[in-house]
Amino acid sequence: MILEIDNVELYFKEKRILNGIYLKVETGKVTGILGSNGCGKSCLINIIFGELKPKYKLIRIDNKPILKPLYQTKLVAYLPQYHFIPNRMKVKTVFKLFKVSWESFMSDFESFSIFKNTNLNKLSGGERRVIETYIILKSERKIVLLDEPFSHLAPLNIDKVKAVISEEKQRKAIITTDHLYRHIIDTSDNIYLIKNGHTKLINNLTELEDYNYLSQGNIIK
Ligand SMILES: Nc1ncnc2c1ncn2[C@@H]1O[C@H](COP(=O)(O)OP(=O)(O)OP(=O)(O)O)[C@@H](O)[C@H]1O
Repeated sequence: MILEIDNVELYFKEKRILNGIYLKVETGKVTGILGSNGCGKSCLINIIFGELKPKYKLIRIDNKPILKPLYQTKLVAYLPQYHFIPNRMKVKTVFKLFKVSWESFMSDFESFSIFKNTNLNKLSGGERRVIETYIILKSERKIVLLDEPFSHLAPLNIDKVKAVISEEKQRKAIITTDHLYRHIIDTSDNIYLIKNGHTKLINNLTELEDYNYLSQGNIIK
């Protein structure tokens, strides 16, 4: 499957946030989006999901325009920045509801076994984020949108989530964004930078410095 999005124009009142966007995403690949605070990364992900309606947008799947919001199809799963599962739900219920195997979770995150009967609001922010990220990554959806999957996680859990991303991308198209840019670089097959409302496909990582996203010297030449 190839998902393309272009012709996006997003305004809030008179403030133009996005214009000149092109993104191509494929099954078997992770597409990373980078950009400074407020450049429009979350908005773009939300536009793809279909919740945020810009002035214009064109989304195509395998060259066919998609006219209804993607969230109304069974194609997409979205990890927003906020906690999206109700507080009072028990962890085991979450897995049942989202049809994700608890056993497979245990093989990757064994230390979470103690939380099976715990309500989500009794977990730490990072523990909860691991569960939410895992649920979204493992869902039976062909397109997965991950808004900041790494930001609240401890290093060991970041490595485990990265392993799940590599496994799941075999059968999914994954779009991800995070300020922990090294993890985005590690996991992504393609990287786009959003700058001044436009996307730029990054061919060489040093461009991240040239476009002033990173300060000079971050990327070893
Ligand atoms: N509902 C809204 N009303 C008005 N302005 C908004 C709204 N949502 C977002 N914005 C503005 O749109 C811009 C892009 O926001 P967005 O959340 O997409 O940025 P981002 O790149 O994800 O930033 P960050 O990395 O800081 O999370 C910001 O300037 C923000 O203030």
